[in-house]
Amino acid sequence: MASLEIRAARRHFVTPEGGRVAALDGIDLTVGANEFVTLLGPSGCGKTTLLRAISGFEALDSGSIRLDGTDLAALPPFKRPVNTVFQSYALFSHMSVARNVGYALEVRGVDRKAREAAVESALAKVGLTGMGGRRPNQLSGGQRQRVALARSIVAEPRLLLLDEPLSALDRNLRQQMQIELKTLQSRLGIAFVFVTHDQEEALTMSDRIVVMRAGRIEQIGTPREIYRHPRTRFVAEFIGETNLFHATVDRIEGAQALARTAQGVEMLLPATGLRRGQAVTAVLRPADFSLADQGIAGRVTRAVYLGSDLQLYVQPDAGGEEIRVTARDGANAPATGAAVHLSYAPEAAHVLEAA
Ligand SMILES: Nc1ncnc2c1ncn2[C@@H]1O[C@H](COP(=O)(O)OP(=O)(O)OP(=O)(O)O)[C@@H](O)[C@H]1O
Repeated sequence: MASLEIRAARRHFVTPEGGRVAALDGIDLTVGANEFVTLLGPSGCGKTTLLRAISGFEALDSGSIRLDGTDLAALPPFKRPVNTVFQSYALFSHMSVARNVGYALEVRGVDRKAREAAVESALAKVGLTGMGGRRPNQLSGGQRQRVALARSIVAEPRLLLLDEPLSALDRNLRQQMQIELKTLQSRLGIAFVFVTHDQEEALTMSDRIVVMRAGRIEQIGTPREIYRHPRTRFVAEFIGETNLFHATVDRIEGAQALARTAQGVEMLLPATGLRRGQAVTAVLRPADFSLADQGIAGRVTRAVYLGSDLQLYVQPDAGGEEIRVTARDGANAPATGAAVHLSYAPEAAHVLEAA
């Protein structure tokens, strides 16, 4: 069951300097009726513009946005069954929590009884039962964020847009709210479109991640697909820590290809789709490597303590870029200056489609 369908959406801006920016440069995206989709990308890639186009605060130059089959273009923002949660949740400080949550219904003239029931139900959904009588300044940061959420769901939107709603919270609270948001979304059974810069947040919460770059979609996939099978170098480098190896295929042996970097580091890669002489870029994550008796020979230039793990920076003896490796900390963990060998399972190496 499709919910949100965005087709060939374009929107440009003329900058004060007289330039032209394609904030949305042909976006096609379908979000399922009960799906949690995250827009992820660097500053300026068009995430906010896309949210504003969906909520109706920005018009498209061309293309269409449909919700459950209805074209939204003709509907002003307040008539769209869509609501937005912002980072600055801007609660009215002189009103009680309950009145904050019910305010949109009050403005629409919903009668008091129905309003109270809706407010109570919304507060229950975000775990704030019994807090309706408080003022916002009598709540913690996390509770205020929940009030903002309750306010955004009280009118039962079919789609909730979330524009970096957690970025003002400290790390622990943020992680707790990530789980709560995901739970709330499945419980409500509506679509969430979530915007973040934070790749870890995107990996944790999303059913699918949309990686954007300069007004275009670079890749759409589940968190695992995006992390394990990035299509491009941009996606590989944007999501998680990455080691990239530029190599040329020397020979194919059964399911494996033997490739060599310009410096002569030998790499084993999955042979699928590869041929002899081909230039490839392979992605290996820091946790794909293990310290072994043989493999890529190098020297530890830096060992960074991370708690139970160590991040090692290993300079291959053959030359080329340092390799980042995650190793368990412990008595045998190598220190700076140690000579090591790195091995990895060839099937863990992912060859990028597009160079
Ligand atoms: N009103 C405007 N006038 C001119 N340019 C604009 C306007 N709004 C956005 N832009 C430009 O459009 C591009 C996309 O902006 P947008 O705010 O959608 O990016 P974003 O991905 O949300 O960035 P951030 O993560 O920093 O919030 C940027 O280059 C921005 O400078």
